[in-house]
Amino acid sequence: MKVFISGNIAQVGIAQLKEKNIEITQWDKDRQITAEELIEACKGQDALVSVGPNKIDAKFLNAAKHLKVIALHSVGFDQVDVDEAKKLNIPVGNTPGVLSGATASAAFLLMLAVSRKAFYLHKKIINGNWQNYEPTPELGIELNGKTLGVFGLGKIGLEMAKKCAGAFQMPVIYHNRSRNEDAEKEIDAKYVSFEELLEQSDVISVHTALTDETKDKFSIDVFKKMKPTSIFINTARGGIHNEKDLIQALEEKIIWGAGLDVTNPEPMDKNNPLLNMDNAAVLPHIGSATEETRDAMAKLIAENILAGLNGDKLPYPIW
Ligand SMILES: NC(=O)C1=CN([C@@H]2O[C@H](COP(=O)(O)OP(=O)(O)OC[C@H]3O[C@@H](n4cnc5c(N)ncnc54)[C@H](O)[C@@H]3O)[C@@H](O)[C@H]2O)C=CC1
Ligand SMILES: O=C(O)C(=O)CO
Repeated sequence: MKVFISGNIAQVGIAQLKEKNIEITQWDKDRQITAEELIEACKGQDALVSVGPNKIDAKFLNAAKHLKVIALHSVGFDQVDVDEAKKLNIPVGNTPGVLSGATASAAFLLMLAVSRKAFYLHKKIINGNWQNYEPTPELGIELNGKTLGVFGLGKIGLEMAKKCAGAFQMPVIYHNRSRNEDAEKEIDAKYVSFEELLEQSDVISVHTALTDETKDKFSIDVFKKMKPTSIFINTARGGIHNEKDLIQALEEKIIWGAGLDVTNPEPMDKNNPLLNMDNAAVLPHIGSATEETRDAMAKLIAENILAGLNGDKLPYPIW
């Protein structure tokens, strides 16, 4: 059996596949594979490990309908045309759960960094602009006791809520399409409407998938309903906030600050104004990028691939 891997995954997953005598071909160029190259690379392969934002759309799926399984190196699957995969009977799997802690840590990191303007002040040192100790330099805001509003209380949202409640005694409110009663058994979290989430939160952290419903959900009208002292955090997908509107909201102090691990497009242009604002912090989509998490993701990928090649039900299917 042959598997094409369109990027880098942890060795532990590769070893699991090689143990079963699977022949592996890996994309080894220092850039993202293009759509055409991906189609070409999948010719003669039995399975694909899709790393990064490759579009697994109708065009790709129809050109690669011989694949027995596709394993994503992500939990998010907004890049996949699930209906087409179902129609062509190509099983697609993802990596749920194992990356929730790491991604929530990235959201927590951004929340803290924004609340103390850490990225901006770090740049001031690098640029030689740290003059002396001042009692009132650019002041941050306290997080202790402030209200966390989770948009999308699923696996990662729940981990973020636990961290904020534990570290800063932050009361947690959340909005989902419907109540998450399982999560409410684990933490004290109050379900509110989207409007209430905007009005009551001191920090809003986004943890939904990118869908037609959530695309551009955070636009200028929404930012205007948030508190002027509030912080917006997005570690889910860049498409969930409207970037132009976010820049306006930060420039006009409609909200206090924003922290992003995800942007639209990715990579972000190095001249993007968000990179030089005192009230913004941006990371290059590193939510799940810890050694432990990447190992765990690679193991789930190998399990999905082995099951699919065997004609078994995937252990971590998206359909
Ligand atoms: N920055 C990064 O590196 C990473 C980003 N992610 C992103 O985080 C997302 C969430 O991952 P998980 O927590 O594992 O997923 P999950 O499925 O456990 O949680 C998503 C939650 O959002 C809710 N939701 C979905 N649509 C909604 C809507 N229209 N309005 C309100 N709530 C809605 C769902 O009910 C669910 O509770 C992924 O889809 C992915 O895009 C995931 C891992 C790493
Ligand atoms: O899992 C995801 O959805 C990511 O964005 C990267 O881990």
